[in-house]
Amino acid sequence: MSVFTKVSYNELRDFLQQYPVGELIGYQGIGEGIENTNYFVDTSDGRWVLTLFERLNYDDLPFFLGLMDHLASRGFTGAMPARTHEGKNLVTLNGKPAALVHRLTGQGVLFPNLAQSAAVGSALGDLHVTGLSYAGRCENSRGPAWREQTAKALLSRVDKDTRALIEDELKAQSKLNFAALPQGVIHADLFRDNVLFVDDRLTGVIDFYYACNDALIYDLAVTLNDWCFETNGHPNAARWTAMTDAYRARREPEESERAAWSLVLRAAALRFWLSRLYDWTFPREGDVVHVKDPDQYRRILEHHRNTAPPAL
Ligand SMILES: Nc1ncnc2c1ncn2[C@@H]1O[C@H](COP(=O)(O)OP(=O)(O)OP(=O)(O)O)[C@@H](O)[C@H]1O
Ligand SMILES: N[C@@H](CCO)C(=O)O
Repeated sequence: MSVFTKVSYNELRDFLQQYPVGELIGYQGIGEGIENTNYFVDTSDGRWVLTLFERLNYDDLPFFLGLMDHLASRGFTGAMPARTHEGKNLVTLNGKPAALVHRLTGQGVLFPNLAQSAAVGSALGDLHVTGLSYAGRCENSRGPAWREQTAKALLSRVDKDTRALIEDELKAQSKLNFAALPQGVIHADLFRDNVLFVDDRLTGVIDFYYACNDALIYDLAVTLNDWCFETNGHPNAARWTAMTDAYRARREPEESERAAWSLVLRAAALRFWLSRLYDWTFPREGDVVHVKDPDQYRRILEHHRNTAPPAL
């Protein structure tokens, strides 16, 4: 389903000539993922993932690929983009922007344990610290302007209670100034399907295509909301503690972040509730099976509105 652009054996063999990766042995379309076309590619010199970017703007891609390179070359467990003989990590294939990156081992986990939750907290802290020296700049494409615009599109399409909840939360969020919180490069989508593991060992962070400059603590909120809630909307206290403790061992939050914590968690829940509700309300053609449950994030938002979070 997620091979939107077909690449033939001969096209791929010719394409690979521009990289110092040896000869093509085999390749296979990857079924997961909904944004881009991805292939696993094996060559005589290694294992790779080829991504053809279907919706991202060509001009935004150097930020993401440069960030992956910056992190991986400093020991962060993420995929390193390959470079062509000419030194380029962004190329074109079949009319689409494309990149070849090193294939990481491991699989995503659906039901994380405490060791895995802690490993994700450490990796996020490492990403924030290592990202500070990255010179690239990119605005959050899912920031306040997107939030207002998306909510506006939804308000006339949802029921009265939902409208009241969205409006009230937008009002509360307008009081939170992200720019006043410590800034840096954030992943912004570090969900369970974007981290690979072999048993309890974290082997890779992938999918940096929402990465941007924004409030660091918002990234922890996005990550906790996915990893540390059950689908019924109840938090898992043990995973929450494991992840936050591991994060704090890498990067200690500041007083301003502690003070804003509850609203930041709500902002992170609202972002994914709105994006899912939007995809649900305005489905793209052929999207039906991929739309994720918006109510899961409504429940997380309602939880944060009703319950003070554990102190950071
Ligand atoms: N560097 C990598 N090493 C190993 N596997 C990878 C790598 N990059 C991607 N994958 C595999 O490809 C799948 C799809 O990748 P990804 O999550 O980036 O998809 P997408 O369509 O770009 O994004 P989205 O998850 O937002 O739909 C992943 O679930 C993973 O199995
Ligand atoms: N992680 C997002 C989808 C990809 O951005 C979600 O679960 O809604």
